[in-house]
Amino acid sequence: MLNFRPQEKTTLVRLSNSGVRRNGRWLVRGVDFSISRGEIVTLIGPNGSGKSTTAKMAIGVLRTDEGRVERLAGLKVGYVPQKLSVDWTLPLTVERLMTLTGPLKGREIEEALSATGMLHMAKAEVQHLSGGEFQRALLARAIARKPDLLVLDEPVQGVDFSGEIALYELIKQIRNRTGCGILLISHDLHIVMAETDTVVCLNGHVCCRGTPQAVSQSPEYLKLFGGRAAGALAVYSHRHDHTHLPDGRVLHADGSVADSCFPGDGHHHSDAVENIHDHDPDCGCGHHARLHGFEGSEKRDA
Ligand SMILES: Nc1ncnc2c1ncn2[C@@H]1O[C@H](COP(=O)(O)OP(=O)(O)OP(=O)(O)O)[C@@H](O)[C@H]1O
Repeated sequence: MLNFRPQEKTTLVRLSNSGVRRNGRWLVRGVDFSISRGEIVTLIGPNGSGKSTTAKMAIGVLRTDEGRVERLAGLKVGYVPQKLSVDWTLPLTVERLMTLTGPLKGREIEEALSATGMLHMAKAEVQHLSGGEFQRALLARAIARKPDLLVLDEPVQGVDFSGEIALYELIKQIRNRTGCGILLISHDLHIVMAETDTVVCLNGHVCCRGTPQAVSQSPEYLKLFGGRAAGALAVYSHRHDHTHLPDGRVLHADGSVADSCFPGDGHHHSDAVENIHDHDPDCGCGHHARLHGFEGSEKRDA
């Protein structure tokens, strides 16, 4: 459900010919792009191409040595960094993680954990969380203060295929519900969110930029990632046919509630359609995602 007014195209951040230089070397240079309210911009590029540096420059964590970065006055940023320096030998609950860097009201914690499906794990120890749960906890922490801009540096690291799709779905839901802008970083070309408005491909500079479809076919992108990359870069479409309830049970689209779900249990769209899986049909994920290469007919399920 779209709760924000999509006509509000306020620019949150604009980078113009921006660059960062350290120890006599340009880490990134000549970066131009902007992020508006309700927009999802994805930075892609190989390791060391300057994605994190660009994101840090966008939110003011790093000072620019060239060009300009303009931010909306009073811009509130929620940032999930690529690495967290947490002492894992100390006990830390999900609830406590939420307030490590600043106070939050109980209601704000509850709302954020609920929005990311983590409310039932509020008292769980962070070091025992699965990769997907940990990323959701970090996401909850980032959205708790209701940011205008959410910056997610590799939010699907350590998450398996079905978890990755579920996380992208959650990120899309957060954008739809709050209308925040999202800057997403990924070096993984396997999946790019179908809802990404703009992909900026970096390699120390902006190599190419546009819709995911346009970027995947641009000569600069193909040169950087090789000919096979166009086939590897895919958008996902997702028939969201079940919801995980806070108590761990599953609510199917047909209204039934079960302790677990699996393909072929008679509650999923794909149970009636052959060959819908793009991955191991015994995976048990029940998400039934389908990948579409850009050269094929692209299809998006809302
Ligand atoms: N503070 C710094 N001082 C000097 N060099 C730096 C600094 N921060 C990053 N670099 C270098 O800048 C380059 C870009 O780093 P950055 O982390 O932005 O890349 P990335 O595209 O996010 O990489 P990855 O996909 O591996 O996370 C790298 O060569 C890195 O070693």
